[in-house]
Amino acid sequence: MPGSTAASSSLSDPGGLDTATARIAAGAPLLRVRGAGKSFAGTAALTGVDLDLRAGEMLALVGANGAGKSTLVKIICGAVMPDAGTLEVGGRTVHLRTVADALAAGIAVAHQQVAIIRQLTGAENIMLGREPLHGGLIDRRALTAAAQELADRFDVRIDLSCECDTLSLGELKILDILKALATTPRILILDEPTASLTLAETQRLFAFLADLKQRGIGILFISHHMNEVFAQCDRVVVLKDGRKVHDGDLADTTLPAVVRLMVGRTIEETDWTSHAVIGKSDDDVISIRGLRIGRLGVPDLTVRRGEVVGVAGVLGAGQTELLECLAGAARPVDPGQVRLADLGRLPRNVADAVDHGIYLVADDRLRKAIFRGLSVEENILAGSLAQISRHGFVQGRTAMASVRTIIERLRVKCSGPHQEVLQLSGGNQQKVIFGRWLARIGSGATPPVLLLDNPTEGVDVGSKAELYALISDLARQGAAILIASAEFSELITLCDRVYCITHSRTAVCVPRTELSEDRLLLEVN
Ligand SMILES: Nc1ncnc2c1ncn2[C@@H]1O[C@H](COP(=O)(O)OP(=O)(O)OP(=O)(O)O)[C@@H](O)[C@H]1O
Repeated sequence: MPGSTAASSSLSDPGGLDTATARIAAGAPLLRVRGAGKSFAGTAALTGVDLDLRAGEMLALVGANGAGKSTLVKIICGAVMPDAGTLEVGGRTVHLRTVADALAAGIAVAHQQVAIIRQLTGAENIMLGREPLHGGLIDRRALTAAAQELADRFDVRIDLSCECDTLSLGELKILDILKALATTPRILILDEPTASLTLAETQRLFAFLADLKQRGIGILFISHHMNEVFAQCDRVVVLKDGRKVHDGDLADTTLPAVVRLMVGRTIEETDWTSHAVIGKSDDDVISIRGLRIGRLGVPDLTVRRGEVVGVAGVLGAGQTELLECLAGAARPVDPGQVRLADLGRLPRNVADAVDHGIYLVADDRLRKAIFRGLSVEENILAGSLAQISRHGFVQGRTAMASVRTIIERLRVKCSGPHQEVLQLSGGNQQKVIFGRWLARIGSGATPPVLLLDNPTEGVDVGSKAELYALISDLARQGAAILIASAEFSELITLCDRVYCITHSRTAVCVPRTELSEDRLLLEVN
């Protein structure tokens, strides 16, 4: 059973290359990038970038949205051909023309957007392309055992026999990382791996990465979570507008200094913690009683105008389903008694919700929110076409003025309103989704109900502070906001209170004065 032997031996030693790595450690870096450059349609995304990754280190790659991080990652993993520059792996020049070339060179990547086939099971995804064979056929038992062994090492409690379509985005992220690890890489690239993970999963991931470092694997870690970068990484490379502006040990720098290099200005601590406590009325805009969604009995909760209320839970606890249900995008098991905006019930569908001023910023933007193939302008205006049309025709000038305002206000980095949205970096796509509802809110009279599901996923620290200020402003103007976030610090910054949901017991509501990461972690487990 050659296939299964290979799989099990590699999984018992995910480093798998201790001797080779030790040899490399003595000399050249594991990965050396020199002069990497890439332009898209004449616009430079990356210019002359050098980077060294050593065996057994975790190197952070940081930069504002659109700085060029993902482009560099795609070059290193053979997904994008550079216009300029060279790559060396273990002291040898390589020419990576495909992702398979990179895998053969020992480079594995878990991208910002998960590469999971949703019709396959978790085990099948993890072992994709490395299926153990028996008599020329896939040995299912060996495949399941190999995937489970890897999951156990990482303490992953996801049911690997389920089709991935039923899993949450955070769970899919974990599977994607396991899939990369199953290739026994010596260079592991993680592009925003913790973006939709909660604190507990994040802590488990870092424990596992520490183990991989011990085995001599080099890890390139891309993140907008600066606290994680400073707590976990050894060195940092900062990109700004496609160029490297800093490369050094993290011990020799500070968090504010790195942020200043990234976004070109200081982000004040107050930007993160200022919270609107004015503007509240006694008017319940969201009122939920006895609602059941899947396995989740939703806690009885209310949100008044001017309030920002949070929902916290472990991965897959039902936060996403709750918000989608309130936005008309999913049906409950039992509708209970729900009052939403001026509706005495749940919306019938998304159009019904939008008609009544209920707007969802969905998680998993590529699947649920972005209109692929359409421009930035079209994506922004998709929620407010009726408002900017007269006699069935879009008012071109009004529309363009609205789009330009949104682009400027949210600092969307794009070549212009007509650029295709998929050509934008991940964080900028997220801002466009936000902008869609801002455009709609701008043309309406009644304050909206905003349902935000991981709304700042992939957004850089500077833009995040701006989005927080915007959310607080909207609340101050009377919006009722319900937000679910895997980032507890986000809930602590924004919320008046947070409902912590679990499947096993009644939800606990934590008031603002008692909010802390430790408390939320305790309540959701
Ligand atoms: N296929 C493409 N066509 C045109 N422009 C592109 C393409 N891919 C990337 N770009 C541009 O290259 C620049 C760098 O994008 P990249 O995705 O590398 O940024 P990033 O640092 O990863 O950002 P984020 O933090 O938002 O993920 C952006 O301005 C982006 O619009």
